[in-house]
Amino acid sequence: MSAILEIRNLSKNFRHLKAVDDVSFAIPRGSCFGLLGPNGAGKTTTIEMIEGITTPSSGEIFYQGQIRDRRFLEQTGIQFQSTALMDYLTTREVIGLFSNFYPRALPLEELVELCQLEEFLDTYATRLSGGQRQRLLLAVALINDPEILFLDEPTTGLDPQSRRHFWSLISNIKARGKTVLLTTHYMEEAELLCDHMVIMDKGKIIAEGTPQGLLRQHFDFTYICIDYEDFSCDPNNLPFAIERREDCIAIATNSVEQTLAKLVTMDINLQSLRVRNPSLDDLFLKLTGHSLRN
Ligand SMILES: Nc1ncnc2c1ncn2[C@@H]1O[C@H](COP(=O)(O)OP(=O)(O)OP(=O)(O)O)[C@@H](O)[C@H]1O
Repeated sequence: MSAILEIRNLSKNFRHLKAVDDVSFAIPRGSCFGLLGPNGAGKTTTIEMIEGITTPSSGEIFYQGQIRDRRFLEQTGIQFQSTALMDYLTTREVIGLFSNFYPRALPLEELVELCQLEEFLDTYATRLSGGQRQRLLLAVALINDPEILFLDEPTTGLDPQSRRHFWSLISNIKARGKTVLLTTHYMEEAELLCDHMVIMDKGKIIAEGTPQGLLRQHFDFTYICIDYEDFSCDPNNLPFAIERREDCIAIATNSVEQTLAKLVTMDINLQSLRVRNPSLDDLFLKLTGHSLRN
């Protein structure tokens, strides 16, 4: 698949801080590409340099094989944070206002359907819930029917239901063949939506690939997890390699059956036992020694 956007050796220094440090990646056309990382990893700085909001200290950005030009600005959509909304306008009026800025704008009905805005079209922006505001901001980003859509942590702060709703809208936008660049620190979001991703930490890319490919590349075992309070013995004395997690002891095993059989013979309450595959959170912990969300 050809790259719609290519980033080469992008860096950004804020005085002595290297917020983004020699980052390169290519985004395949029509894909959802994820920039994943904890707070302060450099995701926003990277996306803002690509959008043209922040000037890079060094590096190059190519859109459709050429240095970013006017065409790039015309064919991109950016979901701004909620402060960009005018509180004294209704949803319908906000879309009308922003539509005036473009020579060609998607019809209101299409945006309403795509972002599911029907029920609050005549509601003032101040009265919208967090999830509704995000859907309106998404509609604003889609007004010029962009080829590539930039979403910077679009579901941060939303409740789980609104977050899932927003994911379904992104899936619909992907289904229209659009390219999406998404930053997030939610691994479920990245696993569900992203075809390709880079994981960033401290300004650098530490892993790159498809979510499933990355997991296959780094893990060949399953986790058996048991809550701390269920151990009457010292977990260090278990005949397995263990990982101490925030809420449980995780045992990495290549044979769930054999490990379970062994655990049954030991003085351990198995009431809380869970068996699960490694996740992107586990990958992040493995690569950096710290958790994605701390
Ligand atoms: N304008 C600025 N001046 C100085 N330092 C900045 C500026 N913008 C960002 N930084 C610093 O650069 C680093 C990367 O920040 P950035 O916002 O890109 O990270 P992020 O991965 O998007 O994190 P978050 O999820 O918290 O938004 C952080 O240490 C941040 O404090």
